[in-house]
This record gives sequence, structure tokens and C-alpha cells, in this order.
Amino acid sequence: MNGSNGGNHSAAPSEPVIVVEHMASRFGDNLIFQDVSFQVNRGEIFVILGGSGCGKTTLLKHLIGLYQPAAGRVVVNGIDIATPNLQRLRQVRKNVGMLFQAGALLGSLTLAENVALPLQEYTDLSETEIDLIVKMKLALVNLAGYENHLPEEISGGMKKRAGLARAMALDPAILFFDEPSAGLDPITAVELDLLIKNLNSGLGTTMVIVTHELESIFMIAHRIIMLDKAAKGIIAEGDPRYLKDHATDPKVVNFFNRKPMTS
Ligand SMILES: Nc1ncnc2c1ncn2[C@@H]1O[C@H](COP(=O)(O)OP(=O)(O)OP(=O)(O)O)[C@@H](O)[C@H]1O
Repeated sequence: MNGSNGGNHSAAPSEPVIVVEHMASRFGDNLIFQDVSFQVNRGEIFVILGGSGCGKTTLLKHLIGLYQPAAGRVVVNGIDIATPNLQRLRQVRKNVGMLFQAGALLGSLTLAENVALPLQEYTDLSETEIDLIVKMKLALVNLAGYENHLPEEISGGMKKRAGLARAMALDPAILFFDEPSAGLDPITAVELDLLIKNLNSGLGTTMVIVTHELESIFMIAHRIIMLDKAAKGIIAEGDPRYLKDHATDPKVVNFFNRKPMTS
């Protein structure tokens, strides 16, 4: 850590919804994280960044219980998910939404059918109620009227938004995004950032986002952590606007000055 914890731009309250304590993570002999600790507060847009291969996606997968840590604690919405327990994991997954890089819409289903999937799997709602919620969710991401379109009939940005509508189907307390703007042109990427920001401020949903995009980080992030492969953990944490001016770790300084990350 370079001690750059400061900055007070965040309006988010400080009630932790994710607590990671002394987490270690390994794949065989490959130690990815040695001793990682941080918290994400309710209502925050929290960005995970770092060079290629430093473990951003791995960390996201720990936070949704897809991977088990080798040591330490991962508590999400008050539930300790570090030790495998299917019932607990199901409880956590009901309360989180995920938007992975590819959007992962099922190509043979319409947008409405895609968004309906989690509602059918996790709730006892009637078809009529599900239809209503699906319409509302698609409208929230500016896709009203596209209910009956197939994913192949819409643009990349619209696919991401449809994926977001599906991720929000169950009104999750936390939304996880893995490089949401990957593959989008700059204007569409900014539109997606604005949507994420508006949904965060309008609905109060906590958002954890992996991204490399500097503009995006400054536009949406309340706080960031920067991971580093050599350090096997966090080398910077805090408000990106503060870190930009005050960080001393050369890797952090380089990132904010758009120099290539070498680790
Ligand atoms: N399921 C897995 N089995 C074995 N090794 C894995 C697995 N998942 C990730 N790793 C390893 O963990 C390390 C971190 O990978 P990860 O994909 O989390 O990095 P990243 O920071 O998201 O990279 P990028 O920015 O390139 O997507 C890599 O060395 C990768 O090979």
C-alpha cells in the first residue's frame, strides 16, 4: 500500500456490504493474492483496476463465491461465503447481479425471455408479474419496446444494457461488472457509464466494477483499489481523484498518467 487512502469526495455512506479480510488465493502453485483486505460500502461504485493478469476477474469471482479463498474471510451482505455452502451461496447470488464481459445473453431467447430467466429461477411470481417486471427492467436501461428482439438484432451497447437489465431483474443489493465497456465504441461506453451512474444514484445499488478505462473511473468511481501482480495484492486504495494527485507508488502514478503498466 502506498498510504494513499485519503480523499473525501465520496457521498456514499460507510456501511460495509462486502468485507474481505486477509484473503489469500491460489491456483495450484500460482499464488494470486497473498493477504488482501478491503471493504465496499453500501451505495458505492467501487472499481477494481490493475494490469493484465493481476487477478481482477479472479477477485470478482471470489466476491460472488465462484472461487474459494485459500485463506481469509469474504463476507457479502453479512454472509460469510469463504467456505462452501450451497444454501448460503444461493442466498448471496439471489442478492447480487452480474454483468460479465460478453454480456452472456442467450442468443435463442428474446430480450424479455433473457431478463425473465432469473425471475423464473429464483421467484414464485406469476407469468403476468414477471412480464411486468421484465418490461420495467428493460425500460430502466432504455430498451422499452425491444422486448421481442433477439440479441443478434441489436447493437453491442444495447446487448450490454439488456445484460444489465437481466442482472437487475431480482433487484440485487450489489451489481458486479467485469469490464462493462469492453468492445464498445467510446460514445457508447460513455452512455453505459452514465447509465451505471444514474442507476447507482437512483436505486442506491452498490456496484463493483472491473475496468481499465481512466475516463470511466473518473466519471463513475467513488473509490478504487489497484491490484498488482508482483505485490500479489492491493497497491493503492481510495478516491481516484485524490490518488491521481497524491499517489507515490510509481505503478499507480504511471496508471493515472496513462503510462503502460508493466507488472
Ligand atoms: N480457474 C483458473 N485456474 C487456474 N488459473 C487461473 C484461473 N483463473 C485465473 N487464473 C490465473 O489467475 C491469474 C489472474 O487471472 P485474472 O483473469 O483474474 O487476471 P485479470 O487481472 O482479470 O487479467 P485481464 O485484465 O487480462 O483480464 C492468471 O495467472 C490466471 O492464469
